[in-house]
Amino acid sequence: MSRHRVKNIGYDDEDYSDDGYDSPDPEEQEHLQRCTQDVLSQLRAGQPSVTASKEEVQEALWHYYNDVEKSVSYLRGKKEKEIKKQQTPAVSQKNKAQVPMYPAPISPPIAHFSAADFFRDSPWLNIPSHRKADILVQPLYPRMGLLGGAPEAGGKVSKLAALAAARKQKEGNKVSSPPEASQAEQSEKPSTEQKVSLRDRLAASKSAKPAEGLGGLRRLAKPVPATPPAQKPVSPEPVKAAPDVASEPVEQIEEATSAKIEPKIEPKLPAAEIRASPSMFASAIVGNQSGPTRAEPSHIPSQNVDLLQIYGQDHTEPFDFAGPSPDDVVLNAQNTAKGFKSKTPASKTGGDKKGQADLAGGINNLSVEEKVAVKSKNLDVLAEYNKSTRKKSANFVVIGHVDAGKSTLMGRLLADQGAIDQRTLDKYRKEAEKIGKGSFALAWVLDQGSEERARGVTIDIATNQFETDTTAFTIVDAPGHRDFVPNMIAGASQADFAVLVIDSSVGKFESGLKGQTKEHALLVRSMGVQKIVVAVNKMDTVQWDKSRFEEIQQQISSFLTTAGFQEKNISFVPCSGVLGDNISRRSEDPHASWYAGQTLIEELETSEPSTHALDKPLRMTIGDVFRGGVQNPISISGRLDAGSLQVGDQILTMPSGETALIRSLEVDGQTSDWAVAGQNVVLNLANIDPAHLRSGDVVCRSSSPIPTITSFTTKVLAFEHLMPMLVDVHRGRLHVPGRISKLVATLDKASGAPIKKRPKIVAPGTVARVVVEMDTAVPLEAPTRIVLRTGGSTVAAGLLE
Ligand SMILES: Nc1nc2c(ncn2[C@@H]2O[C@H](COP(=O)(O)OP(=O)(O)OP(=O)(O)O)[C@@H](O)[C@H]2O)c(=O)[nH]1
Repeated sequence: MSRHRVKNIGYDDEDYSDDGYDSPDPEEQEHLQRCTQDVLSQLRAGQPSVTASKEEVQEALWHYYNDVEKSVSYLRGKKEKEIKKQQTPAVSQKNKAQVPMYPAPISPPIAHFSAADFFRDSPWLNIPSHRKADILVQPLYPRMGLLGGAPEAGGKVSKLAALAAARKQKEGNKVSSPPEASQAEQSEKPSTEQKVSLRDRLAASKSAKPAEGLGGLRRLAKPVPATPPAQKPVSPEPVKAAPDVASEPVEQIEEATSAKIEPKIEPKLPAAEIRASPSMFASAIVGNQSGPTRAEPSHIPSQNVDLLQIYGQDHTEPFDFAGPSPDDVVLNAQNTAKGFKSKTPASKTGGDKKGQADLAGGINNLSVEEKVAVKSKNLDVLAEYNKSTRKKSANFVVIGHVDAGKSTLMGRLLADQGAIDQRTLDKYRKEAEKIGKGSFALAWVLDQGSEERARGVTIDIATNQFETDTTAFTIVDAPGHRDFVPNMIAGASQADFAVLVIDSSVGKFESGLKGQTKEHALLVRSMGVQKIVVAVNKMDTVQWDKSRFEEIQQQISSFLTTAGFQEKNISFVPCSGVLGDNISRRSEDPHASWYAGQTLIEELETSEPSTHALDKPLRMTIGDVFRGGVQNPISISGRLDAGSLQVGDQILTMPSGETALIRSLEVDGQTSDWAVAGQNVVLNLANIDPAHLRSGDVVCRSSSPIPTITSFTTKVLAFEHLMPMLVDVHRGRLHVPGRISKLVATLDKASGAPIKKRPKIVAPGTVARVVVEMDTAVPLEAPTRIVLRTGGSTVAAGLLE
């Protein structure tokens, strides 16, 4: 910003009067004379025809603060313009005023490029005129106010604009009859004609760029004197134009201002007239349609350009909604071609209600997707299973208190068994170290979710497979945190046996006993798990202290037997997940030499999977629903609880009651033609909308569907006091809100005989028969194991009767 220019914010008339300026001193006078000579000689030297009067030169010098170069270029430009104007006939003011603002009547600066000519030989442009589209372009109305706010007429003009308008008017009056202006001044000031011309140019540029930038607005917001007073002496701080317009001739700024604030002198045009000319692209694509109301813009030769024709409102034919839509016409034609009788006549229905009903019926009958047909091999699945050499498959759930080391232990197991390669393991280690959780690298093999990794806890159940020589194992890693017990229940419902991980380090074992260790063990037993392997983990933290191991063994064993596990089904392994000791190999630590039992993997291999009801009706609880690729758009995964299935089978999903076709399936990650109870499967489905599939739903067959019920009687073991109360009913992945509506009786634990009928309350540790009602119908049947929870804790678990 020039230090000479001071932005005036008062905008008083005195600011523009001459009175405030001091007379130039002799030194300044002399400097002015020198500059004047310089400018004159430079003007003559450049172009002899371009001459300017001394007054003009001094005027320019005043404006440009005696900058000779700027003054020369300004004057040269100005003179050249004047010469040009003299050569072209002047437009009378009257005619000029009638020139519409939109479209701008600017002669093209360069030869017009005819896009239509360019594309003329393109066949798609040779469209018969009756097929061409009518496109109505919304007119761009001029915005007259500051910030684009004030409308063309009658609108509110901002205070600043009104003030500028008043001042402009005043200045304009001065210009038209200057009492004391010299002839030179007169010639210097732009005529009204020039003003109109410039205003038109401004309007034209505005039409081309309707949304003016902030710069433009700022410029308009700053008042400037109407004309620079001629012969004005050079002043050190003239209160003049705003700094950002310093290099522009003042007259242009003035006219920009006047164009903005004097909207009334713009001719009023009908809406249809105020339209932008079509873009070249539009011209080329849409083609020309000579409209009756509008001539083609003069700068585009009509004979060789297809022009977008803009019609007025009155020429736009409204779409007749009473008649069939273009889509209807096409659909009808297609149906007729296929031999179907059209329900919607191609002729106008005239809003006929019957026609509409027919159309609705037609839409209902429309099938978006074609039905997929998959041929079944009609295999005898049980015979196939019996003769197959497939390894036995076993699921085990990993349970234990939070941070007992479950994920680390399983990560180690997977790494040792080659289910995860060293490279991936190294990657996890690096990533874990980066966020300062290096010790969790092995746990990350199972904890894949970003939140799980960030929090260092397991949230959802994770399944991983690995194989030994005899068995294909699926690990179900259940979360240890109490907030995620429902997920743990879901995990336990898929398990043949359980691995209970105990943190043997001092204090941790004790706190674990009070925490989820007992609850988890009780839950898995309630879910029907009979065999349990106890991994006494983190033995490295207690230097493989044998007495510590025996202490833990004794306490856990007595608890598990009271929870319903038989002693022969309980085994203990002292181990270290982090070091891999006694997991897949024996510990080489001399302190651990006292242990001569089996490693964890050996214990797992000797655990026989529970027997499954292969010959019972098909039942599979959906674990996950996921969208696959183009080949298999919808898939579900889960464990087959009972029965068998094969590719091409029709299945029924409950409670939706929708059927689906098995187009292909995978067993333990491998493509197969069939699957039996006890196997983990992925079914790729067809002919069903994924909206009908949810985790917790049950897959069965239409011939033997699972009933959907809203209430049931169950024999439960109470973990907390039971009374008529609200509960959540959990069965695997499924959990629904419900309530204990009736306490039928308390039962003898051994015989199951009723002890007390209609008790008011059931104490913890008591077996009781209760009636549960649910808010929604759920697919459940006896003998299903269910868990009742309330307020985030498990209150009972039992068997549906
Ligand atoms: N010293 C030692 N630390 C271990 C051992 N096993 C696991 N840890 C550490 O214990 C912490 C918790 O391990 P995780 O495997 O995440 O525990 P978790 O039981 O899976 O935890 P949740 O999934 O949240 O229930 C980590 O820092 C492990 O490095 C072990 O054998 N020895």
